[in-house]
Amino acid sequence: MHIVAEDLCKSFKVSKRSPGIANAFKNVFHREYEIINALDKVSFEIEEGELVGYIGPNGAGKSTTVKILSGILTPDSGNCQVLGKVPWKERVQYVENIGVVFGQRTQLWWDLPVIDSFELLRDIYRVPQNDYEKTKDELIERLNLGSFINTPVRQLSLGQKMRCELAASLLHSPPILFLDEPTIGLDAVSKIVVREFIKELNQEKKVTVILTTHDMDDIEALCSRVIVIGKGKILSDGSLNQLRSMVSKERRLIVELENREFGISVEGAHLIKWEGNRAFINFNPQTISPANLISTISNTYEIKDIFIENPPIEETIANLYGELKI
Ligand SMILES: Nc1ncnc2c1ncn2[C@@H]1O[C@H](COP(=O)(O)OP(=O)(O)OP(=O)(O)O)[C@@H](O)[C@H]1O
Repeated sequence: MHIVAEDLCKSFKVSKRSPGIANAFKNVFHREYEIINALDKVSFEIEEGELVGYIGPNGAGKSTTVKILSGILTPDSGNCQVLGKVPWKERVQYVENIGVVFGQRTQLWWDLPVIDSFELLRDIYRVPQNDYEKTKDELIERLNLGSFINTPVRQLSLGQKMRCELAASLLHSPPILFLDEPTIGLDAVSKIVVREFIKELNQEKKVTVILTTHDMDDIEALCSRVIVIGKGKILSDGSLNQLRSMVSKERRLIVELENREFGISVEGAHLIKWEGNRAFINFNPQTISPANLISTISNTYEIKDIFIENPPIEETIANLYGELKI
């Protein structure tokens, strides 16, 4: 097995702060603490070549998991092996096998031109010069870094910086990549570039990827498997369709009418919203077949366009978090 996490637990002791000036003084002399269970018996197994989404609301434990997997944090209990190594014990050899990108932090030297950071990383990872040149050129071309490779990192846009971060994490050609919120704050175009790159890396180079994100478009575009964590516990682990069916079996029909004056109503389906002349209707395919639904509507209304899709994944996930009360 490529990556195994077994009953990982991690808690943090944090000081409680009560609001108000009087309490601030009280806190100086008498600190009260609380224990936060960031991870509570987290287990999963990931095979070589998988691209797994790791999602959950704020504070669920995603970053803590990635930090343990990458050897930055030691769990209080539980086991973890990545390529047969315990990340926090054999850190020096271990990091040669992994690339890590934290969307809100940088591994690049802020004041140096990007290429200088790459060369420092080459030395840190002891990448042979020939391999380095080849990988670097490929990454520069693929991520389109050529025009700013000599620019200091602090002058780059967020999208340019993230593309450099991805390249930096891959200069030593690791077989495993951990990505913590790689598209956070990026503009739409950069998001697409980053997504396409991750997809190719996984499909062509067979790099195993674990991706934490709040962006459901990332998940939909990339992940065949999704692990959901909430309050430190794994809540579900399966395909995107399994996740959908956990929450709702509903599909969505979108009908564009010539005229919405008389509204729309069909037995066995319910109207969610209108956008202009487009009606968004949810239905359960086990109760009414899509063919019946479409023929009923087209016999009753004058329609311009009609199509079926899944309800947006954001809606599914929000419902899931709601149902699981996380
Ligand atoms: N170093 C730390 N000290 C104290 N508490 C921490 C520390 N790191 C994480 N926590 C707490 O542990 C819990 C899990 O945090 P974690 O960062 O893993 O969540 P997350 O799912 O990545 O959230 P987000 O999506 O907001 O980044 C949170 O309640 C967080 O406040």
